[in-house]
Amino acid sequence: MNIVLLGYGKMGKAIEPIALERGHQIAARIDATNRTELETLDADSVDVVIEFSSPESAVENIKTCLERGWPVVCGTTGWLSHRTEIEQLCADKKGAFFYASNYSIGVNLFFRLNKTLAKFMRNYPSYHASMTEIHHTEKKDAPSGTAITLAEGLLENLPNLNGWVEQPTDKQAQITSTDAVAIESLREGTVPGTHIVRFDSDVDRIEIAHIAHSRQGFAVGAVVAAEWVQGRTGVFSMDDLLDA
Ligand SMILES: NC(=O)C1=CN([C@@H]2O[C@H](COP(=O)(O)OP(=O)(O)OC[C@H]3O[C@@H](n4cnc5c(N)ncnc54)[C@H](OP(=O)(O)O)[C@@H]3O)[C@@H](O)[C@H]2O)C=CC1
Ligand SMILES: O=C(O)C1=N[C@H](C(=O)O)C[C@H](O)C1
Repeated sequence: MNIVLLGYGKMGKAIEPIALERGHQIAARIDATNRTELETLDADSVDVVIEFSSPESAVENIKTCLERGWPVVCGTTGWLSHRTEIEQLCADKKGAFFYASNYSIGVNLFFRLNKTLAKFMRNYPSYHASMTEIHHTEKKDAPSGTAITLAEGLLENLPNLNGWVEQPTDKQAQITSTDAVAIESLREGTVPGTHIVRFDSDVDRIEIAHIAHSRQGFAVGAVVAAEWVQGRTGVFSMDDLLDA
């Protein structure tokens, strides 16, 4: 495949060697400094665009690619208030759009474990769900996209919950509501991504965690998604890929 890396920061650079090892070519590497090149690329020379940029730039980037007829594998987080608009554009253009808040296989197994644990906890209202996510200090959005997906998995399966809230970092202002999942976002050093889901009662705690050791898992998953989306039209997620 001829791949455009749209966003050539930490993730674009982690994806490049994996794509090359798997026999693909990089048609272009686009960042904020050469973004206009995207408009000038020969449309037929691109098989797929892998988009890992920033919350502010993702929507325009995705629109440009769908307009140009290119399948998009997007990993950028923090733009999902525009999701319906993007999905409509994808349908109008009969294009392909693949989105995952997290491309790592381990995290996608963790998403399933999280839903299973939530189902178990449905009959135990004395346990209160909360989450912590920890990422590197350059991360722009909070809570992480992965934390929001985990919260959605809890909400789908625990009818007594009515939403999620950001946990203030000021420990004096602890969230005490039992009907919302509090998400604490910590930014520390170069942490690639840690997610913890816990259920606390007055007497104990049940906790599950996913700890990424590097960006390798995210990057491999994105390249596998780019391979999988070839020849398909529609809006896709990691569940489509894993269940195929
Ligand atoms: N779904 C998943 O599995 C994962 C998702 N992510 C998400 O991916 C995104 C990128 O992460 P990361 O690589 O760490 O971020 P970086 O900040 O390291 O890189 C962002 C890149 O996007 C570029 N960029 C900024 N604006 C534009 C634009 N208008 N057009 C094209 N490129 C642009 C930046 O260019 P410049 O340097 O010139 O500003 C830079 O190359 C984040 O939203 C992050 O949360 C991260 C890891 C895994
Ligand atoms: O910004 C990051 O680094 C990451 N972002 C994604 C998210 O917001 O969930 C995925 C991963 O945790 C790394």
